[in-house]
Amino acid sequence: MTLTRATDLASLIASNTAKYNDYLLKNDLPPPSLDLLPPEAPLRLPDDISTARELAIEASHELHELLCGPIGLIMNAAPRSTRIMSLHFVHTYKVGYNLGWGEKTTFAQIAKDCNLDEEDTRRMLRLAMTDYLFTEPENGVVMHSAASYELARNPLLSAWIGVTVQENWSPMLKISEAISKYPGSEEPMESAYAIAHNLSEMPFKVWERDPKRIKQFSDAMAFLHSDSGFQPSHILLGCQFSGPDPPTFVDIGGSQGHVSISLARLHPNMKFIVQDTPQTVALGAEQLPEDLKDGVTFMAHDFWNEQPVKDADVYFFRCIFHDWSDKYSVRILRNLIPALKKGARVIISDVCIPPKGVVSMYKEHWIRGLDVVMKCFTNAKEREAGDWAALFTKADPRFKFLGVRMPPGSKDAVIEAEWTSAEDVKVQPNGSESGTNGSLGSEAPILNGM
Ligand SMILES: C[S@@+](CC[C@H](N)C(=O)[O-])C[C@H]1O[C@@H](n2cnc3c(N)ncnc32)[C@H](O)[C@@H]1O
Repeated sequence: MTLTRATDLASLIASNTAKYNDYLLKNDLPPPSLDLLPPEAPLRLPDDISTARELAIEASHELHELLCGPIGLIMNAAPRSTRIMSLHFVHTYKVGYNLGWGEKTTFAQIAKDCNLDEEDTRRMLRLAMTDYLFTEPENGVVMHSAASYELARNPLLSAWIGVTVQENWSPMLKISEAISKYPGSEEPMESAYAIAHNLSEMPFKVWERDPKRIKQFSDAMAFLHSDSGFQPSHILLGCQFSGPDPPTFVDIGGSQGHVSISLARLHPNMKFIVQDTPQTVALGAEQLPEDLKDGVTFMAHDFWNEQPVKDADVYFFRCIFHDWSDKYSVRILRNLIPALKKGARVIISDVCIPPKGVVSMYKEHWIRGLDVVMKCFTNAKEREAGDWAALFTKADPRFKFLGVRMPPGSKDAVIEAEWTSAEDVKVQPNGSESGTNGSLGSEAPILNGM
């Protein structure tokens, strides 16, 4: 056999799938299956097994495209996009949300329950079945597949899909119109989302008047925390606090407090303050576990106004700056300044776009997709390491950029800066500023302080 890229990929898939499969067998875990009842909690795999699984996924993605060929991969675009249409249908009519695992129903019954035409229902569901959502064990009978059952039983996953199909999907069809009408815009009100949803004010303002939309969005953000790639345990790595009082951590735009709650369990000596819109913090406060009532508090705060919590040790932002263009992100950072004591950390947990060619096409596709989804949403963006450094400098040279680190297995990067006094910032002859580097822990730095 002559070795080619296709045969290399096939061997990579075989060896890495075998490694993953052997681990499952040795540990009495079920084999990969789209038919078996899925486990309640996602599987936490050791790093090497997780890497083997990822390599097999990446290689099978590339091999698939390679075998389809240049015309095939273009022709596949339309059929591939129908999965989102099926999810939209299932989510809109909550199809199967009351159907248990192993229970049977019929197209006719689903149509009746959803007040739909039976033929329409059959056609939509038979399409969904080709995407492994539901099965038809005998003619006209419908049962859950593992994927449709997950969607039905997990309200946070359902919220994530709700945001995808109800908020983010229609703007994708408007992005070409938006970039032609408003080239290079940094304005949220000129975005594809604003066009698609006919906005007359900022999206978060619109949602504030709609409790269902707010709940769906904050539940979707909570869903992220169940993904092992977004675990917050690495966020405070390398931080040392020396003051006599318990260190204070302000979680700005912290939604219902999922990150602060996880961190409060890991760092019981710290005080966490979660800030968000009044409706969102009310939801968070309602659900706060009793044993965390001393360590975690909620506060309504609009980050377009000056930060009211003075002299905290950490000001934290997770998935906030990717919602805003540089023009607005600089405003958010500047609103911190009156509150900052010397040495205060600004910690950001967000995507950092890697340099071209460093990660597989499969991973890059995911990151570039997020970047353009944020463009669609508010003319915002995901940033590269240099963009993060430049953002702090633009906000104020007294923010000493400490760098970006990528914790192993994490999808989010940790981006850090420290507030310094003016004298600490040495202006270089070329006009750039520099400061001394702080300790960032042991993880791989993408870009250190400049
Ligand atoms: C993408 S979510 C991130 C939520 C949270 N940090 C997380 O990672 O789960 C953006 C958050 O910003 C909040 N937000 C939007 N505008 C805000 C404002 N002006 N002031 C405070 N929070 C705001 C939203 O309510 C939402 O919870």
